[in-house]
Amino acid sequence: MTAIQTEHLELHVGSFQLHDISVSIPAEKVTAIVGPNGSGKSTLLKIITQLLHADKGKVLINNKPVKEYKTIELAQTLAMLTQSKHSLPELTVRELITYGRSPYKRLFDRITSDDTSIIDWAMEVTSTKKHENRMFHTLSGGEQQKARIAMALAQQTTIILLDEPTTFLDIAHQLDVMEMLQKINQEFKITIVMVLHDLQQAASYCDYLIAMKNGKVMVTGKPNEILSSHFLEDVYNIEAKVTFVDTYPIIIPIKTLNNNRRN
Ligand SMILES: Nc1ncnc2c1ncn2[C@@H]1O[C@H](COP(=O)(O)OP(=O)(O)OP(=O)(O)O)[C@@H](O)[C@H]1O
Repeated sequence: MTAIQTEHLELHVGSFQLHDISVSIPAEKVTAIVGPNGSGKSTLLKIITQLLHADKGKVLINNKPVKEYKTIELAQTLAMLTQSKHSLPELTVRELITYGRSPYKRLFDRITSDDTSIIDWAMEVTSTKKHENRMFHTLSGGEQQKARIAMALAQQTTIILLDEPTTFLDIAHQLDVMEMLQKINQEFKITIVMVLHDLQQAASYCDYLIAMKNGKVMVTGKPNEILSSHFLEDVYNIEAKVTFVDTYPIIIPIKTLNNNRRN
């Protein structure tokens, strides 16, 4: 089953070009989009969620062209968490999570008991209930990320997309967030798609990888099938050793290769 499919996407922004992006993102799995800075990962997420519009090509969500979705219907199907540095709302945690219910409400509609149950459920899954009355901006980075994930859960979508959900978090909080996303995927069958920089975490928590470079898709597949020293050379221009413990790849970076080849 495919949750998201892109067909021959092209986009020019400034001097950057996204070339012929055709990918199939599996439903009910965890997928990471990886690749060097500036390779077009966030741009691809934004095209999928219609925050940006491609010059050419097509996006299908659950086999239906995204352009045929009404705005509300799309917001009931996929939730997007952009990079956390972009939003520090002046809201309590409960108020923030309540925003997740917006696609189901008209202006001035009251919060129903069903909404309250869903908000409470989202807080329970993400262990954020203890902070519900605190101002969002007073939470630590890790606590903020969990509250944002709770807001996405309250949106009750089948797909959640996240742009670098672990950036700015210490290693323990990174793992905490990754474990939470994995649990959300496994327990509620929600398709998770995220941009990640940490390949080790991508290998550990994701079922499927999409690797991009210079606006192109270089390779896609299961982490243990595609992560290799060749992959690190081709995608990142670095020399690295990749060894396996069972099916789990361990990456040891050694040095950068010729910088001229980076672009
Ligand atoms: N509005 C814009 N105008 C000009 N260039 C843009 C614009 N938006 C994005 N770009 C450029 O497009 C390229 C891809 O950006 P994008 O944010 O998709 O990369 P990324 O792979 O997510 O990078 P990172 O890992 O650093 O977040 C970058 O070179 C960026 O500067």
